[in-house]
Amino acid sequence: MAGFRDREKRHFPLTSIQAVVDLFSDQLEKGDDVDLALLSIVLGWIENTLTVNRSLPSNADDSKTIAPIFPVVQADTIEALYAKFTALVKSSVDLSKFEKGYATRELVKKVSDVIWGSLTRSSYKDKAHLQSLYSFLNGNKLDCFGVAFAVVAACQVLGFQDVRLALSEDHAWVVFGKEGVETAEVTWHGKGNEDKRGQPITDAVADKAWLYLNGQPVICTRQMEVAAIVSSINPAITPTIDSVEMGSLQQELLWMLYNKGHLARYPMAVGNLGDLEEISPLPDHPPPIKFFQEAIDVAIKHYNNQHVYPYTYLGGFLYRKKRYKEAIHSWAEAASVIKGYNYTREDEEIYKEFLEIASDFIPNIVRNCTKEEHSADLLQDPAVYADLLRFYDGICEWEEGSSTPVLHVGWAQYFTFSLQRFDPQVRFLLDIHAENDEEDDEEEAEKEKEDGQSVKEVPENMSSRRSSLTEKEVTGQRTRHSRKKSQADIR
Ligand SMILES: CC1(C)CN=C(N2CCN(c3ncnc4sc(C(F)(F)C(F)(F)F)cc34)CC2)S1
Repeated sequence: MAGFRDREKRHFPLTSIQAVVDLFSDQLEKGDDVDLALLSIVLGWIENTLTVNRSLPSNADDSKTIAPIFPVVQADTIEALYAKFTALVKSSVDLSKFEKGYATRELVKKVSDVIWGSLTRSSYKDKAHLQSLYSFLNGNKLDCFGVAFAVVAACQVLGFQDVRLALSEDHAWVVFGKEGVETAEVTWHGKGNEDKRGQPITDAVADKAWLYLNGQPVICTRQMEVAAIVSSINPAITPTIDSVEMGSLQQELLWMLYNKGHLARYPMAVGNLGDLEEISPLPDHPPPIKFFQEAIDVAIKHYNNQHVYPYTYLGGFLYRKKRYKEAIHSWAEAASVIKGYNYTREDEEIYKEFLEIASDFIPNIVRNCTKEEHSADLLQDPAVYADLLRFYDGICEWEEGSSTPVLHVGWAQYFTFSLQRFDPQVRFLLDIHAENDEEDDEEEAEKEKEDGQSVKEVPENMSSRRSSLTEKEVTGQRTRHSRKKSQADIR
């Protein structure tokens, strides 16, 4: 059962990262009774102590790290905050008005109103360190994720174990009810959008919508809700300085959750762990790339490959490692996911992601790859050129059928700048491929006519066929290409 009892108290005072990991590990063994409010208050208190108003010595600068200190977390500090949260929730919701057992939409909306009504009116939405119940209790401030989490934690305090956190790549809501298939908005999203709190997320709203992952959101177990608050830890003291202790705590907690299998259906949390392992690799841990590849595998296996971030996590990592060909391949995969969506005004975050890739990362690669020995031939590589076309084509298809345009003239400048840097030899290869495909299709049609079978559909994603060509076929084309070249000169 929930509550600040001996099982919890005996971990205090928390004097080290390991002590916090032990508290979380013990709580996770309680299964669905893991106390969300307690853990969020503990993380929020530590984060606030280590990052907010941290009086930096005047000589502090980016190069010097401040001597590590771990703030001792006293039981009575946490207990007082915990009592404040449970008292607020229990006094604001008259349970006699609601059926025992499963939550109803009215109950969820009422709890959302209680959290919402406690927030300060002042506009603070995109500040840092506003994701935890500590921020809610100590400053009446929460970000949009924090509101959704607080609703779930409050429902747990009220005894509604069926209310669970649902997560997309840029929004959070709740599922509830006997089958866990009822949905409700409980927080706001973005800037200048009316909140839709209390409304269900219908198929009409979710279909082809990135904000709802086309009906493939992460539906959290209690343990995944713990992973969500650990992922939402923000170690930043300033935009350029991170608390080493807070980063280590996040990494140790994510690693413990990973080892217990609680990230098995949570691609972004696996990606977060990969980022942390890249920043500070822990002894005998797998290489960061393993986590990014695993996040992709999870998205393919459990979410019908509808998530974009696993590919941009991997693409960003490969870019930082100057593995440019592989980075461009990952970004082409990301675009192949987004092309299945219709762009709307609430998709700014993913728009900015693709714009940065097209306007910054890819131009930097094609500008500088000749300096990088291991990708000097990038501009002669047909597979890279094909991936680049797939990247741009995915973004174009994303726009098609959308209520809001994606592309503006700047995009065309980025596209043409990058494509023009490729060797003409590579670009003519495309013609050869096209000609080859036509000949293949004619031969196939001939053969199938003789066999009396229907003509095989051309594969939806042509580039998969291109990448399936063997080296021999490509070189074969190259000889055919030389014949083509004479025609090209005429053009
Ligand atoms: C490849 C990237 C640009 C690097 N970091 C990325 N993150 C960092 C962590 N992150 C997340 N990591 C774990 N869980 C969640 S749930 C969530 C959200 F749905 F947007 C919410 F809840 F509204 F905030 C976000 C998010 C958001 C995406 S994407």
